[in-house]
Formats: sequence, C-alpha cells, structure tokens
Amino acid sequence: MAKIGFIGMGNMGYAMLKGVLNVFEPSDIIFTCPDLDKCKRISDETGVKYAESNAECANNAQYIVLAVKPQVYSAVMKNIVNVIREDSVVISIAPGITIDSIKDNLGINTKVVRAMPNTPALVGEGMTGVSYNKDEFSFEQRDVVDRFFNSFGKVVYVDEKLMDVIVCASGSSPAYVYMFIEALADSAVKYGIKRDDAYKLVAQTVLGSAKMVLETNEHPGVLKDKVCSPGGTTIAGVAALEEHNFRNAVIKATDACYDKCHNIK
Ligand SMILES: NC(=O)c1ccc[n+]([C@@H]2O[C@H](COP(=O)([O-])OP(=O)(O)OC[C@H]3O[C@@H](n4cnc5c(N)ncnc54)[C@H](O)[C@@H]3O)[C@@H](O)[C@H]2O)c1
Ligand code: PRO
Repeated sequence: MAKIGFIGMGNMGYAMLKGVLNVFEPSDIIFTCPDLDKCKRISDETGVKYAESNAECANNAQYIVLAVKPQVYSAVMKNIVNVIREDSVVISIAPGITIDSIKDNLGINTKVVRAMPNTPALVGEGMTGVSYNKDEFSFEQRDVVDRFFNSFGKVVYVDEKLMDVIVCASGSSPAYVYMFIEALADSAVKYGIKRDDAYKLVAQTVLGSAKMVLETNEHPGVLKDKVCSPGGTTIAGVAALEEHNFRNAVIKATDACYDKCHNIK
C-alpha cells in the first residue's frame, strides 16, 4: 500500500508532490484527480502511480492529502468515507475547514492534520503551518507527518485557532510578493532595464532580503534603516511608500484574507 495519497493534483497538490518525492519513493505515493490525461502526464513525469477515483486513492494510502478546493470537500469526503480505516490519517490543506468538521464527515475517530502550505513548496522553499492533536497520533504517524511537510520547506506547528492567520501570513501572501516583484520590475522597465534583467534584479533582491531577515535575526526595521542613507535615495522611496499607505495596504489585505477564511462559498 502507498503511504501517501493525494486527492487533487492542481497547483498545491503538484507542488507538494514534487517536494515529497525528495524524501519518499514514488512507490510510497499515489494520487488522483478528475482529469485522467493529466494524471497520466504527471505519472509519466514522476513515476508515481495514479488511481482512477478518490475512493481508490484513499483506499490505497494511509496518509490521505485532500488537495482540493474547499467547495468540493463535502463531495470528496462522501467519496472516501467508506474506505477510511483506523490507521488512516487525513491531511487537509483547505482554508476555513476545521478538524472537527472533517471528523463530523469522516468519523469522530479519524486522525486529521490541518495544514496551510504555500506554492513555493514547488522549489523546496515552502512554508507550512500545521495543527493536529498530537495525543491522537502514534510516534510513527507524527514522524511521517513531520517528514511530509519538511520535504518541501519549513514548518511551524500552531494551535488550530491560528490557522486562519497562517493563511494570511504565508498561504496567500506569495501572491502579494509576486505583485510586489511585478510592480518593482515594471518600474525598472519603465526606466530602461530589460524585462528579464528586471525580474532577476528584483526577485534576487526579495530572496536576499528574506535571507537577511531569517539569518541575521535583526529586526526588519533595523535592516531597512541600514539601507537608508541620510538624505539619500532610499529614504525618498520609503517616504513615497508611506505616503501611499504601503504598510496599511498590506494590513488591509490581511484583514480581507482573514475575513474570507470565515466566509468561503
Ligand atoms: N494554491 C495555493 O497557493 C494554495 C496554498 C495553500 C492551500 N491551498 C489549498 O489547496 C487546495 C487546492 O488548491 P489548488 O490551488 O491546488 O487548486 P487547483 O484548482 O489548482 O487544484 C485542485 C485540484 O483538485 C481537483 N479536483 C477538483 N474536483 C475534484 C474532485 N471532486 N475530486 C478530486 N479532485 C478534484 C482538480 O482537478 C485539481 O487537480 C485548496 O483547498 C486551496 O485552498 C492552495
Ligand atoms: N490559496 C488559497 C486561496 O486563495 C488558500 C491560500 C492560498 O483560497
């Protein structure tokens, strides 16, 4: 039996699959999605077998990853409820879907991990918030869950009540970072830099700045101050960002994202 079964093979399912393959053998994994041509393509590319239905996938895996949109959760849970076993572990990555609501559908004793990964998992630089009731899990199950998420990036374990904040901080925020990169690159193009060079300049700057925060342990404000020469170019740009409410715009984005976690239709 495969250890890990992915139900859904879209942006997030595929990103996780690529990471997981660094740690688990293709024979330890199975996946499915409704598009069987896509299943075949991904199977040919990765060597991972696919199942032709959600029930077949869940029946052939111990760790069942629900990588589908919240809107189809109810249907998918109906598909798999009869093949959930005592040793099954369900890993859910949807915003707004609680551990209790999954247990309500799949059985009160079902072991459920709630997680919020992000798409940089595709390049092994993901960030995932994970929550589950450790008392319900064996040592081996905890170890597999840990290896699973660590295979595509970094992990923080949080109380379930904070999962909506994780959606805002790292699940959705790559989109804002890409918007920032696109905007900064556009402005470089405006002043004559070639488009390809612009993305390289800006993306490497975002990568390097992120590494500075992670590796120097200095406060982001201190790192910012070290870029700002008195009377210089950077503080002029910082003042313009403040004038246009840059920080407040980001906080408002989080407010909208947080609200949406409680109102997904
Ligand atoms: N994309 C992200 O950045 C991201 C980050 C964290 C969490 N998530 C969550 O991950 C989940 C998947 O998101 P995504 O971006 O990969 O979506 P997606 O639309 O790219 O992929 C969804 C996959 O589910 C499949 N699917 C649809 N209906 C199905 C069904 N009835 N049974 C089985 N498979 C079905 C689709 O064919 C597709 O392969 C969502 O709950 C999303 O909120 C996404
Ligand atoms: N993408 C999913 C969404 O937009 C969840 C976090 C990232 O709903």
